[in-house]
Amino acid sequence: MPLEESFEQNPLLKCVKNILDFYFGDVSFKTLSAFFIHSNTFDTAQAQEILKNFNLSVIEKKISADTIPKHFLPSIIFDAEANPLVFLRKTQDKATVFDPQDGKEKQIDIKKLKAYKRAFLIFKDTQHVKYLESTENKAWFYEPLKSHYRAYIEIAIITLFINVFALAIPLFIMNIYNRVVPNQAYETLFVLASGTILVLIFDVILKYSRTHILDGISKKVGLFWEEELMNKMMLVDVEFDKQLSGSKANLFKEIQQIRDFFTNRSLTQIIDFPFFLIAILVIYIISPTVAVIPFIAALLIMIFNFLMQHPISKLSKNNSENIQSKYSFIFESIQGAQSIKLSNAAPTRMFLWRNIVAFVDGVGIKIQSLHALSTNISQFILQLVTVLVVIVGVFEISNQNLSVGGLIAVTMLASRAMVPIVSLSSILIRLKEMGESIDRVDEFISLPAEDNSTTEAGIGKIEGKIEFKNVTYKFNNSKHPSIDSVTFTIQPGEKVGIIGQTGAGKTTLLKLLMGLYKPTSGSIYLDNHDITTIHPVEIRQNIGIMPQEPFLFNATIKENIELFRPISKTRMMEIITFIGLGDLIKKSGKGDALQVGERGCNLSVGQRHLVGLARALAPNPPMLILDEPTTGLDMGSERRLIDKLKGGLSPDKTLLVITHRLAALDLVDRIIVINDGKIVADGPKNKVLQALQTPIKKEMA
Ligand SMILES: Nc1ncnc2c1ncn2[C@@H]1O[C@H](COP(=O)(O)OP(=O)(O)OP(=O)(O)O)[C@@H](O)[C@H]1O
Repeated sequence: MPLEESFEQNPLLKCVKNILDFYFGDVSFKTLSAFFIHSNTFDTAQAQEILKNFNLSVIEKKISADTIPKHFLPSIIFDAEANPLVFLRKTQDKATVFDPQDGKEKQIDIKKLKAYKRAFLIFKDTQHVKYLESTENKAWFYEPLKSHYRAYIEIAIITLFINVFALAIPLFIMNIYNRVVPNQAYETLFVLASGTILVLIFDVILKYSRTHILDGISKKVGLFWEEELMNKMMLVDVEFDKQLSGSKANLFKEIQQIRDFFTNRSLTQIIDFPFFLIAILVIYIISPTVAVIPFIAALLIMIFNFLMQHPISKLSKNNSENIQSKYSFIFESIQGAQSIKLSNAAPTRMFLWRNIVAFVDGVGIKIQSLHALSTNISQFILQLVTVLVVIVGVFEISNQNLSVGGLIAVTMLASRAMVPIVSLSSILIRLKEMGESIDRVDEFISLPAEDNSTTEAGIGKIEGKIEFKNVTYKFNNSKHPSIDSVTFTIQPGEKVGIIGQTGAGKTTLLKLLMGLYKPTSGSIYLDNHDITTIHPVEIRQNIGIMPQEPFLFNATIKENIELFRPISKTRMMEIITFIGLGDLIKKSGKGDALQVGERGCNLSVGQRHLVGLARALAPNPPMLILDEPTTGLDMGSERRLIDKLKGGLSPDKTLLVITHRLAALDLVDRIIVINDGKIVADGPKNKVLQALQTPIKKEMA
């Protein structure tokens, strides 16, 4: 069948359409056919061409599909026979894909994606292409570990000695029974005893040194990991930051678990594993027949433990996901405690809590009982080994293949050799848990950070000209742009009000200007510099911003205003008086050392906003953006603040005021009206307000 007739059935084209539907809503095959070069084949080059025609960037990459990070989805992936799938979403162990064969979305085991080794990574925003380079295989985890390679060599040497020293007691006792007791050789006894005691002293010293070295590595590496995580929490590109706060906080617990792995017994148990081989070898030298018993027992325990691993690790994976949800629930409940109380929602919340706890505990208990079963059976085999070694040893003695001293030594060695084998189950579980913790931290750490790789530092102080040229911005999870083809210019020193209905796009506009979001298309200029070329730090140095909901830290008013950039006492008092908080700090008796409480809970909503305003004013930036500056203020305080700002702001400061309140518009001479992401009016204040007519004025008042 010629492709022209069957092209709607082409799997790759169906995948392309699925991707376009994701970004643009429903894109018909008819539309696609306009871009389609009709021929008997439809190859990947043509697919890329179509995607590019829709302004999407496509990177073809050899990558195992199961390792594609979430923020590169949806992507088209290909198996060895070049069959395509659209990889839409993923969780820890499941992937949602669009299968072009039946045109349906389905969930598959994430491991199945391993068969897909090639991908088209597709981006709407060309900026994101750069992030591709930054997703390199858990470098944050391995790099600091690698830098301690000398310490590992020391640990390996120490471990070898510790393992050899562990042979001392059994061999000492063997010699006592075989040589000292029959010959009453007391001199030999004291020489052997002194040597053994010396070995034991060295053993203590070496074990202590090994723990000390491990602690040192764990401390340094742990600090590095925590710092990496904290740094990413601060700098993650807001467009990709979708995790709930509780889950993010839990990541620090995961780091602690990874770190503990290096200090607690698990790691020493792993590195003591070779002792099993050394001990078996020594038993073999003393009695080859006896050596068979611990060897076979070890094999049985290992097989048994490997069989138990599957159910245990499956449960433990579920468990850690549940624990994350539990943390998010706790976090939200703490944050929203007042709203829960005021809406009488506590019983419902408690009901949900009991369900979560019952579920999480249920899975935990299942894991523990499987774990206990595995340990008990391993312990049983361990004791059986001792009994069997004695039985076989007795026959070996009677066959004159073994001495009494030799029997005692092999019995001791056999039970000691089995210790790392018996711990195998818990070691494997811990390793698995650690691997999962690393994956979860990695998922967050590999999110793109705010990109400044193409920016130039050194722009210095700007004058305050703002230019939006045909700027469109669409949230990833939304089908319609929140800012749609917006164009305007604000000259240095201009005072401009931005008004519009709830959800019109005002705050989004502001975030674009601050460089928190990158335009989907179009450009933004500050003093004729494209803001994508200005370092984010310099953008923010030049723009003082008072957000709609300023975040107050649990610290003093002073610390909240200066936010870690100390300013002089005189300037601090000047600003505090200017914004109208002078009375508050005088009455408190604590001055600017007044504690504001968690999220500013010791202050009223209006006072919190004023602290936010003071924070914006403190560095005296050339541009000021105020998002609802008079929220929470009574009419008198609002008037006073507006009058002060009017008189106090220098004429060359560019001012942007986003507001729903008519009074705040006193600060501006020009108004831009936004509706549904588009500019619907822009001009001198009086003209725009007149044009908007009475209904809107009333709405705003
Ligand atoms: N993180 C987000 N993800 C998806 N859509 C969002 C997100 N943030 C905002 N939006 C949407 O973008 C649109 C513009 O929101 P924005 O916050 O800019 O409105 P606004 O004009 O500031 O409203 P308000 O006056 O209520 O503060 C809204 O429709 C909102 O639902």
